Amino acid sequence: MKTSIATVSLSGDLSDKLEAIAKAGFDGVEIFENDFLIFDESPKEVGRMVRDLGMEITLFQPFRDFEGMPEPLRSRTFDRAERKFDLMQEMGTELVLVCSNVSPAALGGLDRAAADFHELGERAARRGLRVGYEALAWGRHIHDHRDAWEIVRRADHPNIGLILDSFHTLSRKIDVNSIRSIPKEKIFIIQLADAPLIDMDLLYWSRHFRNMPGEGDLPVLDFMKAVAATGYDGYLSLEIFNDQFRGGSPSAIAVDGRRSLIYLGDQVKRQQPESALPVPAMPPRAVVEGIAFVEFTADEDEAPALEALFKSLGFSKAARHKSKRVTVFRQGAINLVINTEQKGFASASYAVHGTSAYAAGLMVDDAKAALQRAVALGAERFEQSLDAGEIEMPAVRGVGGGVLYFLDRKTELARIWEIEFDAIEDDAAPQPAGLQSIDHMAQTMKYEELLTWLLFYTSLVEAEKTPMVDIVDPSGIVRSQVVENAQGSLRITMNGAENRNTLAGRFIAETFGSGIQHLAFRTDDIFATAAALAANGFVPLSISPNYYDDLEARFGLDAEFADRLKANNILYDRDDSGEYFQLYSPTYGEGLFFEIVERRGYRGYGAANAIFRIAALRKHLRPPGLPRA
Ligand SMILES: O=C(O)c1ccc(O)c(O)c1
Ligand SMILES: [Mg+2]
Repeated sequence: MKTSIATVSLSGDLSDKLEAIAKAGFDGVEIFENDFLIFDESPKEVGRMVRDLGMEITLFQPFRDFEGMPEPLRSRTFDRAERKFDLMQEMGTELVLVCSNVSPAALGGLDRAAADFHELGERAARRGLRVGYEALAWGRHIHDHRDAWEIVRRADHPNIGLILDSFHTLSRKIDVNSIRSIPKEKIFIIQLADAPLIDMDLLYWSRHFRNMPGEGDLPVLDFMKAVAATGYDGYLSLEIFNDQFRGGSPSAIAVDGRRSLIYLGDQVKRQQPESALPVPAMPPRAVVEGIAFVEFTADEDEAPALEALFKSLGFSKAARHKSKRVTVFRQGAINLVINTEQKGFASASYAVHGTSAYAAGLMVDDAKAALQRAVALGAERFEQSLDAGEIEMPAVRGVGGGVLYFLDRKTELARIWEIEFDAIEDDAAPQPAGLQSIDHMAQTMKYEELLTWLLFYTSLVEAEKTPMVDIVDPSGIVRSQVVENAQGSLRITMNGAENRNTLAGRFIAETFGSGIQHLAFRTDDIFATAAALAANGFVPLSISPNYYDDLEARFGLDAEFADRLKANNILYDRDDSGEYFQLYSPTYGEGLFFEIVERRGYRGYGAANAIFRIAALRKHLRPPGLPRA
């Protein structure tokens, strides 16, 4: 599969962009005219730069306001085209994109436009160039690829073809099946972009909110399947106008872009195996059975406080690593690991982020296959030297530079706790609190990173993203989006902080980066759990009494039940799917905390309660400006 991306998709000057694009593994690049115009090197030099990086220029674009012009504008348009043809020949690219005319001067008429394209085709052919026509969703007369195709068909010239851009077709909800009957040799290139569903002016939506296929809400896969049905086997080229990407890291955005194309190709191939699209073979998305463990890094001084917190939550010390300072705390199917090694990655993470949950392990159907897929999607493999007797656990780098491990039940990874650890009897074991599994893992990151990690997880494991929810923190908005599988055995909530004053923003600022901010454990009986926790000396996060008054009124709860919730500081939510109960710990250290949930059919995450628990959690943060305790 040949991949390309338009320079307009990334931030930086042309040479920064080209370098990031090549490094991410793209085969080609669309030169967006403005990126060239503001660059000081000659067209020839730009062409050389691209080829030196091992890529080709797939397209030069855009050429605007061409077809259907009355004289004398028409002649001037052809002169302008000849100038651009000169430039393309110097640069060494043979394809130019003409987007549909938006000029008020443009005259309509398919035949008039076709005649103009026929003449342009003649001129292009003389120089060995080709012209692709794209219908802009807001074109004056042409804003539908079906009309653009009709013009190309009538132009009847081998050097004139069609360019399909998923955004223009999907933003207008045009039936993608209309693509299936277009002869593949008349499709000169495919441009791809997704976008979040926002009701706004098409041009503004397109120029500011496009994102990578799979990051938004448009049916880009359906579009691509229709394209593949034509037998198209050429370039897939990203053209992403996005304000955030323009200001982001060009290399990170380029990596996301290539991942999005590989994942898209993979889905097409799986759903339409007969398609000619040459897609690299890779294992399917991993099926996740659950979060097998979460590992914390701490130093010897801080570990006892963390251990005490785990114990108050009903976790017992269960195993000690045979050669490392690593201890496992267990309750139900939950394994919490504390690593106080002075060397290796845990120690390096501690040096940068302090006490933090720096790694997690997913129990998948096939750990090796999961790693293979992750690497095929451009994830960064994580490896660390092994001591004698240790087994290699496949892993990649995840959110905030942390580690995501893969385990499975069909290899010795299933017995990691027996192979690498010695079981221990905990003499001071607390009363178990009925916590059974990790319900969800919450990762906090900057808002700009949300799309990256959504795509990371959804392309790697069998899980889907849910719509974005705005969480109101007294100090600002935090955007929250969930990746979850159908079984509910994997739920990752991601919170994107827009400023550093929110609870989420503070966490990032104080721990020097993104990471796991909280873990939610599942119980089948929240009230029994609350009682067991109290017996262990656990002090829950205290919730304002005003919350319970409102709750009682909002849901028409009976007073006794509301009092019971209040007495235990349990938050409550209810919707069509069922009932939800939440109990929180205060924040630990720089904003890390724990949650206990009971789901009675409920599928959500208690978004309505977020404002209340955030306000309560914030009271436990040290005031800004004070040094660390
Ligand atoms: O927004 C635009 O003008 C524009 C230009 C060229 C394209 O290929 C496109 O999809 C949009
Ligand atoms: Mg386009």
